[in-house]
Amino acid sequence: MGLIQNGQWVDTWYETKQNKGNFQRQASKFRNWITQDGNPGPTGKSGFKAEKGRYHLYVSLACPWAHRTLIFRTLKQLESYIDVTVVDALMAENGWELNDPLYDFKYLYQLYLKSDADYEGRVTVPVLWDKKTQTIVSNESADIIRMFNTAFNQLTHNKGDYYPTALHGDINQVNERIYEDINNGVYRSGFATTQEAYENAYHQLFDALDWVENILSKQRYLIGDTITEADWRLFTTLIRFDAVYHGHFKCNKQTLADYPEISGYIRELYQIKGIEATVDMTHIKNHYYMSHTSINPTGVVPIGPELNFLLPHERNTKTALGGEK
Ligand SMILES: N[C@@H](CCC(=O)N[C@@H](CS)C(=O)NCC(=O)O)C(=O)O
Repeated sequence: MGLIQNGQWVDTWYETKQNKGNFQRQASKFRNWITQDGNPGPTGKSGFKAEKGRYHLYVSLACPWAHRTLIFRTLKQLESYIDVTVVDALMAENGWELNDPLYDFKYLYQLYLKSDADYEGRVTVPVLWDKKTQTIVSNESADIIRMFNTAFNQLTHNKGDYYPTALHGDINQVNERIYEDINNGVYRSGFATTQEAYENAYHQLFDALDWVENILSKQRYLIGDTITEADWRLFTTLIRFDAVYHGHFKCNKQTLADYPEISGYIRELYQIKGIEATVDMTHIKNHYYMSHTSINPTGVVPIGPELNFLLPHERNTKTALGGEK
């Protein structure tokens, strides 16, 4: 694991000393948008028009951020429009490794340098690549799922909307706490290098999970009775929680199996058409337990827990008004 400095790959773990043991996630640097007509999106340059076969998505099946983009590719029926390369489970001294179908690269950092020879920083998945201009469109999952939500609608005729205009305010508000305390919260717990940083992240995380459990006891989804991007952004952390974050990242106050509402909710989302195929638990566990050698030096991967997301979810009895149907 490392980063690019002065055009070179440097193998180094996350720097936490300057921040009192707190893990800080680097902001994504490629922030262009694919749009229906190629006009610029909310950030970045113009020229990325939605076209069949033009874009390529690089993901890790382990990564919760990349997982969001795979889910949206499925929900929005983009499989035949955007092809995917899955990087290897193990992220070692050269960072993400892959069999690259476009340039025959062995390492993902080579793709970053091809896009921008002056790029400095961490090399993360997901990456949305434009084959036409041979550049990275975006390496920010939050943006990529919003592009997928609408940019290709005219081509696919899939009108599913996970970020409806009327709900922007509510969705953004919920996203903010979930990102900080849960999505990134598990990493802040697991990558903390001081007791204090760990404990802060741990308490923030479980307070937020209690808050989610309470919301889900009153309504079916995070924003009432409509599934939105907020649910999918949360789902990719929840599905990894008991298998990885509980043990490996020391998020062990309780398991999610101890939260009845959250448990049913995970199962419901998992059982939505196409989603199960985006979850590879072996790949997920192998990646985390084998790649983070500073927190699991032996690389031994635990066998359990036994999880069955196909059990009945019983969420269809929940209504937005908090009553039972
Ligand atoms: N903001 C990015 C974060 C992506 C991210 O941090 N991905 C992790 C994998 S879960 C990664 O590639 N990490 C490699 C590294 O930090 O060196 C997004 O949401 O797209």
